[in-house]
Amino acid sequence: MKKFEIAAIPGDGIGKEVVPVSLHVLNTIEELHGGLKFDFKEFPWSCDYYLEHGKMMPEDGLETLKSFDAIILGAIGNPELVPDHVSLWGLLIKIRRELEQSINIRPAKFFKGLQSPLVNPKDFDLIVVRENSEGEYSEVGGRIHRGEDEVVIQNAVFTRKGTERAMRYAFELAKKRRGHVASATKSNGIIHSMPFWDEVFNDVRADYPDIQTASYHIDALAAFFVSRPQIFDVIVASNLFGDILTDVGGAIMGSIGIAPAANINLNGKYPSMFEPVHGSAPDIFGKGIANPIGQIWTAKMMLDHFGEIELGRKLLDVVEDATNDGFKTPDIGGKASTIEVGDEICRRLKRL
Ligand SMILES: NC(=O)C1=CN([C@@H]2O[C@H](COP(=O)(O)OP(=O)(O)OC[C@H]3O[C@@H](n4cnc5c(N)ncnc54)[C@H](O)[C@@H]3O)[C@@H](O)[C@H]2O)C=CC1
Ligand SMILES: CC(=O)C(=O)O
Ligand SMILES: [K+]
Ligand SMILES: [Mn+2]
Repeated sequence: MKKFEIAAIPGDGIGKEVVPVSLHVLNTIEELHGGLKFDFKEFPWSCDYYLEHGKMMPEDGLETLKSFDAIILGAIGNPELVPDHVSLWGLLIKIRRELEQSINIRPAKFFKGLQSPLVNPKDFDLIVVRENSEGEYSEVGGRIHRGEDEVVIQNAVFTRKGTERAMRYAFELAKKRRGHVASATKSNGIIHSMPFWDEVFNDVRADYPDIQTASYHIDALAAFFVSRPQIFDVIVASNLFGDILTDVGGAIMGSIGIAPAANINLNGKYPSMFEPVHGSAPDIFGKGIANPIGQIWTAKMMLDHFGEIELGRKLLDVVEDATNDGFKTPDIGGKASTIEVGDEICRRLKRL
């Protein structure tokens, strides 16, 4: 029997609606499989928790998380209660950094049963490797003087270690896929960090003569995601560029609600964290119509991470088939609720 201890942090907004559905799916898989056991422990860390305790998680929250095999997270953010930079830096970004989840991998592909907004959606299948520990998301900087004379400095931090780590991961991943890596740069406008990024990319690719490469400025790359996503295999991007590109990745699949992400701890010291790409969607929270697919697909990425590749593939096939047969939430043109979609997926898993 393989046992996994999993911390579940639903967080805010629709995180509270889609995380329970993914746990239901995983419990169903556990029942059917017989050789897998998931022990879930739920943590209420969120903006509501902040209002009560003055912080997003307890002092020993990170220590608590370290003992788990993986973390499932929904979304963080309720700007009506807590400013976004406080809530995200107090929980989401804190976990990513302190648990050394140095890369964030985010696939996007042509998904059965979904209407892509692309007029001619070719059969695309790509994966963004987003640097997840530094870059533009840095607390280095500050503000002086208020009002008319205010000065604000926000520094981006790029280390050779962090940059190279993301790029090597992308090349290793490309070896197992279609053998192509595209780099997202902006060395025509960002004068220090992006020429450095290009240099490291050149150094790393020299070690992978069998992998084909390309480099695009992020503006053009974002446009190509829309006009010809089929040309991409693996894309390596800085923290901010990867963040933006992967919302576009969700959109071209048909909805941000289906896009998954995995925050990977590469050194094996701490757990990795699995969450959808989307946020807490306050505009639809409470209506029971959030699409649970992003949250379920990230559970599939967790199964992959645990070495259960075949099981993960079966789960995603079931999700695609259910979608193709019309079990859809409103964001993808259906009428089903979050729970109905989850129940249908569980029903189909039981029929396998
Ligand atoms: N990883 C995280 O925890 C993230 C947190 N956020 C936070 O979430 C809050 C809302 O941010 P937004 O910029 O509005 O991004 P968002 O991703 O929450 O929502 C953008 C749009 O997509 C829709 N949407 C998102 N997920 C959906 C789903 N599963 N099903 C159906 N529709 C869905 C929303 O209704 C909204 O119209 C903010 O507090 C933000 O900081 C945003 C992105 C990531
Ligand atoms: C914070 C955010 O938007 C993301 O990690 O995707
Ligand atoms: K999320
Ligand atoms: Mn994002």
